[in-house]
Amino acid sequence: MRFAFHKMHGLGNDFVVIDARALALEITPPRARAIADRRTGVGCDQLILLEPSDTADLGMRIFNADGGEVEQCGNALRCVAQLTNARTIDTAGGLIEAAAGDAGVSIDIGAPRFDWDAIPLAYALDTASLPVGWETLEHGAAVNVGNPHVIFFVPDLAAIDLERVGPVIEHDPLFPERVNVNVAQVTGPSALKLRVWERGAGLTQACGTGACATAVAAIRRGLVISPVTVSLPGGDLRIEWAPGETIRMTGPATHVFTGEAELEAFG
Ligand SMILES: N[C@@H](CCC[C@H](N)C(=O)O)C(=O)O
Repeated sequence: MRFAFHKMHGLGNDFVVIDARALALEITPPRARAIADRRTGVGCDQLILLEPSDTADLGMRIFNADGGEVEQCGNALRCVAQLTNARTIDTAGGLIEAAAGDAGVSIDIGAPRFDWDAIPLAYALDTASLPVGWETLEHGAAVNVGNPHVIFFVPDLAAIDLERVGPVIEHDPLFPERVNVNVAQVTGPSALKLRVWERGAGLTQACGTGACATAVAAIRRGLVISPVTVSLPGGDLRIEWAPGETIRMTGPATHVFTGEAELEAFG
């Protein structure tokens, strides 16, 4: 079976987007992994599958490069909103509202959750400041923005070997569904620098949900004031949030090319 796909990215976090609203396309975890493979497949951080939805303009499923299906992807939401003009998008992480504007695509990603069992953690701990540490990374904050994140604030981002410590934290038994690992440095009253080790994808150029979770954790600690500019290796996102409200993320979405492939080539 032949299918068309769009190669897109949000600040370098790249996607293969398949619009399967009118296709009977079965994506299994091994197939998703094969499509995402940069040597033998199309190559991407996440495979995004668009499906019909009863409750929104469309449904969006997300597969990490390791083939695992997950709940939310901030950068892909902006790409899909731009590609399809959808204003409501149904994901496993929540019903999302999108709007196009002069500064890029804005996404209302919903309200953050802080309860230990909503992250989820394996057992009850204070999610505002976890009393556990990994090497120099201590007092992390845990936030769920549709998917699970842990955030560490450090004085010098460049001093952290995230490629080494990221997978250790991702797979720590404290996080039964694994976790996205964010390391951030405050650079101004409303500015942060951020690097993310993504669950199931490793180091990426940018993580939209990571930027949301990190800005929320920093605002909660009184480290910055909303709106926050989060600078990732791939560029900047603007995040707005106040306690009790939903999170708004604004940033670019880029279409790279449209291609075609044979589904059976991926198992
Ligand atoms: N790149 C994404 C997040 C993708 C999913 C994440 N790796 C997870 O496993 O939760 C983003 O832009 O938010």
